[in-house]
Amino acid sequence: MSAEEVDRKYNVRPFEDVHESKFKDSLPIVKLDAIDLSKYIEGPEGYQSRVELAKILEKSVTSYGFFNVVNFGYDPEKLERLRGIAQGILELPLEEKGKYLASVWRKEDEPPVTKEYLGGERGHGFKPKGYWPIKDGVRDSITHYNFRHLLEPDVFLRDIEQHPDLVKVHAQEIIEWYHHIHNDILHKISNLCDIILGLEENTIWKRAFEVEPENPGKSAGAYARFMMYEPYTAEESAKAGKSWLRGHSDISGFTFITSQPMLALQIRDYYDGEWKYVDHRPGSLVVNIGDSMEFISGGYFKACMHRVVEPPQDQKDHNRLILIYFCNPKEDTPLNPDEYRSSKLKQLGLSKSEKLKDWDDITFQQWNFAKGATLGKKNAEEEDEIIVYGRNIERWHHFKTAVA
Ligand SMILES: O=C(O)CCC(=O)C(=O)O
Ligand SMILES: [Fe+2]
Repeated sequence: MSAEEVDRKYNVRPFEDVHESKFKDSLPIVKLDAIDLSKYIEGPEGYQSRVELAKILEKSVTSYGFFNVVNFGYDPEKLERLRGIAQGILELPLEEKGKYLASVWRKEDEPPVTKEYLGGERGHGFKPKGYWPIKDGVRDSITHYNFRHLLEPDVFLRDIEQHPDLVKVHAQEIIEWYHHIHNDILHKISNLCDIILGLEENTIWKRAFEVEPENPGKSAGAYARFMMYEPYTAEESAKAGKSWLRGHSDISGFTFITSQPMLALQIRDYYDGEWKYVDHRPGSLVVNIGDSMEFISGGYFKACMHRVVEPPQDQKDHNRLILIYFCNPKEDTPLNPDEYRSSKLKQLGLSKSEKLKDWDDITFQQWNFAKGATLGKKNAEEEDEIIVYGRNIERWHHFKTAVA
């Protein structure tokens, strides 16, 4: 079948975003700072332009841990089209989804996760709705489809038979978007982080994120996800306390999310500990720091707690679609600031000999495994202070230590 025939069969059409909420002005909202990548100029002559952007970024990554990226050099029409394709994939009939499950139907029935068996959160394919228990018998209302190995197209395309037709016929478009995020947007952002930390540009990129095609196992372990949230019934909403996705920090280095107008993503304000909605900036990506970048920066950057909740009354009967990219560092990336010899962190006393005495020397692989074992096992909004390798599994402690 041609791509057009497959699209027709599965009713691929533009995803229609919900209208902005009329309650917006009366709700607690954070407007994130934006990094305008059209102002990022390469080469020695562009250095000052990058320093200016790094100044804006430093404020964001050391407080909210969230920022927007705008003018990131990708055709908006292509991205719109991809959102339509994502909607088509996530709407496939349940029996079709059943053939491409990342794991099983319910978390409780899942075999232990290993390096080879990645489970419903991380394996490629569908995590169906109702996989996670949320609260008081209510189960999640999120369908997601994970892609792995997009940075190694040969591997991805070799296994293409393991994906439904809609993924097969649109594989190139999916690969293209995620390559752009990784090799262009992420590369620039990680160079700006080098500038913030007083490192030579490309330090973080090479150590943590550069793709090594000749050495696939050593490449950055990023994975991509299409994600659709469907509304709860009134009864589910009452029981689950409006929680769609419990509070957490990401394991990743950085996470990239397509911005959309439904007020549902909330961050726990670093300054006052209150949950606030992330405002929608049209045409932007919402980017957040994950644990890995927090640790690489010795805790200077903040992997903020965030969650997804039911939106205001006038948006709540609508689906919410996002395209997300969890950019994990390479497995052997050290999550210890001392390894990077940052002048900035030295100045701040963020080293193992000063403020970080409790931190064990670990790699990304160790953290990924330790935290991965806790995923999907807690109730909505349960605050836990689990310490592993001298670090908190979730970043609930942030605002207690915040300096305004
Ligand atoms: O839906 C969102 O906007 C964020 C989802 C999220 O935080 C996650 O999947 O880690
Ligand atoms: Fe997240």
